[in-house]
Amino acid sequence: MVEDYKVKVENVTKEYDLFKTQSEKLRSFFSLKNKRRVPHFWSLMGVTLTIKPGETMGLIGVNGSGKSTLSNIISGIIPQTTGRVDVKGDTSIVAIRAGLRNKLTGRENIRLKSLMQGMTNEQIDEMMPDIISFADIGDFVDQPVKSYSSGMRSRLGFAIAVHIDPDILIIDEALSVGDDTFYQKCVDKITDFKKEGKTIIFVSHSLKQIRMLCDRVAWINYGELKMVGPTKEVADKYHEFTQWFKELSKKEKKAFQKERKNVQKNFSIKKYEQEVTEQHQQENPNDKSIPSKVHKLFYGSVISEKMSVFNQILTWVVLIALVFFCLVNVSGYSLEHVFANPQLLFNPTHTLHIP
Ligand SMILES: Nc1ncnc2c1ncn2[C@@H]1O[C@H](COP(=O)(O)OP(=O)(O)OP(=O)(O)O)[C@@H](O)[C@H]1O
Repeated sequence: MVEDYKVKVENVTKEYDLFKTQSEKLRSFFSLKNKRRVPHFWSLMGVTLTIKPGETMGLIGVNGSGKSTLSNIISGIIPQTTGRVDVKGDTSIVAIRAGLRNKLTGRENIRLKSLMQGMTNEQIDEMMPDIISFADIGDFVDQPVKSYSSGMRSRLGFAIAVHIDPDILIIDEALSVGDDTFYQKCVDKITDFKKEGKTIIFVSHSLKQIRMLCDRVAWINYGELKMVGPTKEVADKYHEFTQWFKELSKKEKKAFQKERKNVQKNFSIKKYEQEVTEQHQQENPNDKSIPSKVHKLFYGSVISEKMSVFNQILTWVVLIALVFFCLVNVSGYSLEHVFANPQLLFNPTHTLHIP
């Protein structure tokens, strides 16, 4: 039987290198040493989740638990480090920190996002007044988005997202920054979307909003999927956890957070791959190809953000060749002469005379 889903993420991880400076990042890019001196952090440590067509899935979790990372991976803003992500249809994300180009005006953002969604200029011209009216940001629509307040960004983002009619709408904390009138307008629109059978991913810290809008909820806890299930069940458990956390002393809270973050820093992708392989082998003991299948599941659909050693060597070779040919050119000798006597490179045939 074919599984019916809109979004499926399998064993998804996300690693960030914590570079202190840009030069540190550049040096690591060209470094041939495999030793990992830069501290790194696993924002997601193997999340597997399926979202069905027409479902509103809530994502909850404390600050920094990985909700935005996951929703950004699903919407294609950032790539996963390992794992498979299958999204059936167009996504549109409304988030305070993503989705809009800061240097463009509101009106230009509307056009850009609509064009990216495959709309024609005529369709956009027709729809423009409706989007501007929904966003209700007045003359700011012709100002660069970098001058907007978080509420205004959210208004514009939401107005664009709902008007371009995506298959999957992703709302990341965007309702928490608007005023009451706008909030109600958004809730009404989300309810319409639900009635139309659209798929929605709703990220929020507000359990009230989650309980009101979501069919199921996934609780992301410090990079791991702690629980997924019917809204009431997961929301109640999460509430219990937040109450327990609130009652800890300041020192206990810090120790708990530090311990969780250490787990994220010390996560081993090799060990995790091994665990997933063993799990699959237990389910299918006669299948000898499990290790290669799991390896393909982990790395088959990801584009590495890091240069392989081969590519690094190739880059160095190209750079050295480029410098060499520049020197040959400047020296005034032919390539043949330079090969026969490399010292000629440092004794050019002529010198430059500045008039
Ligand atoms: N570009 C980045 N570089 C390094 N670390 C990052 C980066 N983006 C996110 N992180 C880290 O990944 C972790 C998860 O962040 P994310 O924004 O996904 O959490 P969140 O659950 O959405 O948090 P919040 O509720 O505060 O929005 C955090 O510890 C964050 O510091």
